[in-house]
Amino acid sequence: MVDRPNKPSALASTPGLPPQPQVNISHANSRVSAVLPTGESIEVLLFGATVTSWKDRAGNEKLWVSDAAKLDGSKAVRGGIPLVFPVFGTAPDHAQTSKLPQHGFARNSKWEFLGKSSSESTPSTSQSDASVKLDFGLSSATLDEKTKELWPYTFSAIYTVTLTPDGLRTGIVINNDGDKPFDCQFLCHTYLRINDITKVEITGLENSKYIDKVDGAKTKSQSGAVTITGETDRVYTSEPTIVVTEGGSTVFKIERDNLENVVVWNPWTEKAASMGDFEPKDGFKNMICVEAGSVAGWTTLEAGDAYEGAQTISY
Ligand SMILES: O=P(O)(O)OC[C@H]1O[C@@H](O)[C@H](O)[C@@H](O)[C@@H]1O
Repeated sequence: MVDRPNKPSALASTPGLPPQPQVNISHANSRVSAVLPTGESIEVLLFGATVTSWKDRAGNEKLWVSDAAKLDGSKAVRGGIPLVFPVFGTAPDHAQTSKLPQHGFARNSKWEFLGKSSSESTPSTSQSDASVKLDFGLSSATLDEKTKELWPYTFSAIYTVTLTPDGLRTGIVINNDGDKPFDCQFLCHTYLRINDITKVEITGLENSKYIDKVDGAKTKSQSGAVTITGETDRVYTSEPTIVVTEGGSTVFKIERDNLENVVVWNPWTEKAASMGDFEPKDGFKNMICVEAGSVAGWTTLEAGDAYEGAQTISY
């Protein structure tokens, strides 16, 4: 699809009635942005279909993006919501995905903007009902040749980003369009912006088992809320709702559909220092990755099968 600026339609009118504020959507420079009449906004880069900004109605950014993040397609974005597919991390022992780079190719591929649907405010509803849904597509047909060689399966995926005045929903449908089965993992690698990591608690993971990636991938049991006091990299299997609090107040609520795992990641000092695209170096104090996904095992999609999963983040 060729990028072209959409003419924004901020006001729509019905004869005899005052104009109603409408959702304002623009598609230019390889990104799509949308602003609701109530003021909430999002920005999605076609590279990786990465959500790079989500602001509340007061203009406060809800996602963390590194000051050194590459936004030119040369590297996966360090921040926002990169997508992990078809492998989480690397899987040297998994023949189908062993050749793929860390976290697969979805976050490094150019997605196509498939279009928008918005539920506009009308004279009979209020402007606070207006929302927008943006669809992005990726398929084996549009992958670069190198990636096709590394992962020779036939698939199509539609990623839907929905902004409402209450929150942000990101959901995927992955279809096996080929004639042989494939295994996959999927995850929304969400970088949440917070003010002070030392005041953050994550609840909803109490009594969950987790794999501790910074302690030899040992399986452990969580007791109480999760707090972050050093490098943290854990894969939980838990109930569908997670709450992030800061200083005792809820700052995010994450609900998951068909995404049984939650990865909690914070690089802390040394790991942040080792990442060239992580700036400022003490930025780990202002972010926490709470990543909804299906990554502890493999989802096998038989020919003709589809997988569907989504998260909804509110605050
Ligand atoms: O540096 P990357 O490839 O974006 O990955 C960042 C982190 O992503 C997390 O999801 C992984 O659990 C971590 O192990 C990893 O370090």
